[in-house]
Amino acid sequence: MIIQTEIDSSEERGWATAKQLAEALPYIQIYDREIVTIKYGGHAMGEAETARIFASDIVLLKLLGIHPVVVHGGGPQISAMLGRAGVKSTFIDGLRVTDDATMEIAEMVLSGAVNKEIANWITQAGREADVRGVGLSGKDAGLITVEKATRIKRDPDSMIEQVVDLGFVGEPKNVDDKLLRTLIDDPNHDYVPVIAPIGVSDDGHTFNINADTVAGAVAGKLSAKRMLLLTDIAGVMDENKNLIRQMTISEAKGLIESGVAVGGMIPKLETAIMAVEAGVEAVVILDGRRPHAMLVELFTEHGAGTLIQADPI
Ligand SMILES: Nc1ncnc2c1ncn2[C@@H]1O[C@H](COP(=O)(O)OP(=O)(O)O)[C@@H](O)[C@H]1O
Ligand SMILES: CC(=O)N[C@@H](CCC(=O)OP(=O)(O)O)C(=O)O
Repeated sequence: MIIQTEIDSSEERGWATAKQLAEALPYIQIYDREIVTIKYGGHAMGEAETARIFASDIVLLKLLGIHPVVVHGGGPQISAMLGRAGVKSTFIDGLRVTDDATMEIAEMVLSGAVNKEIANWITQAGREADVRGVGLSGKDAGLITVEKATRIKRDPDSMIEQVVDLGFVGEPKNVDDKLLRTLIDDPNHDYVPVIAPIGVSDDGHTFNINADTVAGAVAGKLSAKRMLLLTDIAGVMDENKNLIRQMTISEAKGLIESGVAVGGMIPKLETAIMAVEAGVEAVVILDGRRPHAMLVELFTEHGAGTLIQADPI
């Protein structure tokens, strides 16, 4: 038996949903046929339910006329597998020092497990409308060419600078967007590229790349309207641990130099700076563990997380 009060409250919810949808129209128009690059971090993946909601939201973006391009991480998942194999990992400025054994496992986890899983979640979530996730790594169709990354460390006492060798860690040198454009522009299919952060050097060797860095390089090459970095924290925090709602790229550089941003936040801010300099309109760092974080950011007035933009001219 369905009673009248149930009908009333469900009807009210229906009117509220319709109102919210109508209020989103200006934002839906802003992003119409624009590319939005989404970095889905290993920490943000979390629970199966959160991942399912992420995939459904990606399908929703595609059906609303946006072109989402997903770049994923998998740092915690690589660490867990390395732990099981008894291989120790060290990080320098948020980058995993990668020897042969580490590279083999990182590729297995990123390209083999995580990439295919995310592509499949999207395909499953988009079944009714035939939206399909397409899993790629930088090795497919020459998507990402890298050069070896290095870091310079200064000894605080002697001030002597030393080049630190990170092993098979790459910096993207070129993103070949031909395949991505073919997928995005296909008039008959709704494909969503899902990219694993693996690249190839000119001599054909496989390199591990920080996923934030890949997202920035891909967003820059595609002149994305937005790059969203989904992570495990509400956004960028200031020295008092308060959320910074907005900042310029100069302010982002300041946070790295002053040591307020450390560890995994360094590659995020570096990639945000590079992406904005390459023409991406804005980068947002936000908590991907919160259900529907991307929708709040893209389709509501206040947005979510920390927005990073160019300095005012
Ligand atoms: N100023 C800062 N504001 C916010 N987070 C920071 C800051 N400095 C360092 N972090 C750290 O960066 C982490 C996010 O980077 P990381 O763990 O690499 O995320 P992901 O796996 O999503 O790429 C946060 O959980 C936090 O511990
Ligand atoms: C060179 C380097 O550090 N590569 C990363 C690639 C994965 C990644 O970036 O994953 P998250 O975004 O989940 O941290 C790593 O080996 O962990």
